[in-house]
Amino acid sequence: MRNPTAPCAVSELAELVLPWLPPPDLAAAASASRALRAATSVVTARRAADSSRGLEAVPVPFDNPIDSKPYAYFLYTPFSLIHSPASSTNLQPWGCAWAQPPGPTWPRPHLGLPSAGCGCAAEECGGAGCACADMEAEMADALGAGMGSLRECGDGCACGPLCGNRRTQRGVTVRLRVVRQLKKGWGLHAAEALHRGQFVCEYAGEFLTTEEAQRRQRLYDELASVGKLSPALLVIREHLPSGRACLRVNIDATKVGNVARFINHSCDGGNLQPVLVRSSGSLLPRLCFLAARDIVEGEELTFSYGDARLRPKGLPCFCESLCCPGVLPAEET
Ligand SMILES: C[S@@+](CC[C@H](N)C(=O)[O-])C[C@H]1O[C@@H](n2cnc3c(N)ncnc32)[C@H](O)[C@@H]1O
Repeated sequence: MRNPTAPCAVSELAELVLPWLPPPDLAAAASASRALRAATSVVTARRAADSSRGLEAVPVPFDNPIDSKPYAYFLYTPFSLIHSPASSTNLQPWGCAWAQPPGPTWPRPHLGLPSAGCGCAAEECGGAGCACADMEAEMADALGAGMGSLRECGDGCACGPLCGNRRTQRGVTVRLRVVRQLKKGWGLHAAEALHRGQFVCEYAGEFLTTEEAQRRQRLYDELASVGKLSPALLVIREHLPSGRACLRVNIDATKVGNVARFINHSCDGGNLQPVLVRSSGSLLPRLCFLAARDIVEGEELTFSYGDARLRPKGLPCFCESLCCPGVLPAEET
């Protein structure tokens, strides 16, 4: 029988256990022995190499030219989940030497109606006869001022996941990078040139009830005001032409989210266009980001979190746009 204290047994065990640990526990493990210190630094390097944990088609690395923080810790989901107490307490391995990506940790939630989609013949979705979309007209609309909207095929359709009218449903496929900045914390940057209208990413996180969103918002405001948290709770309101709100969707990517949780605010609207995407057969719309204009490699990706309401306790905004009032928009829950 092999001696479990031999260095090779330690590193095999470390490979099984360390990727499950959050940063404080990983740091504690590192101080236990020289072998564990070496194993934790390997896990840390792998975490920094891909914020998406292998759950996206392309890795999204962290890049920190500012300080020694190697990565930001959160649970990764490529698509939004219905909040349940279990979903926020789940652990998720990150930093293993898997040859294959692990696949999403949670099953994709069924958010829809039994059937309400198109029955197009293969590869004809999105065309003139498709019940789900008129992509050209919608693209023009999606890139206009304010929140755009798009329709795509979905679970209620006969077509499969490779259908051409599901371009926001394949996760991140463009090269991105999460870069640490002096004043704004981490931010999402383009690591390749993007063209106007190109799909960048979805804003994935936990769908919350308004009651839960309000509870968390109060807690996050408190923690953010003393610099202990960078919250990523987004409230989307869709308005009727009368101006009255008709739909409110709360997505919290603070603890469980995807790369979009790193997108910072810009008072001038930024270079990303938020678009509400409705998929046939799905009750809840998804918030996706398209490039609002051509974007060069290295540019930070930003959008407007909303109108900045000047209030004494508002956090300072460092977007540096000419119209910036110096205060971040605050969510009115
Ligand atoms: C969705 S997170 C964005 C990622 C965040 N920078 C991080 O390090 O995780 C939103 C938080 O980022 C910071 N932030 C975003 N835009 C900012 C801006 N223009 N100026 C200052 N801080 C900003 C604020 O702390 C805000 O609560």
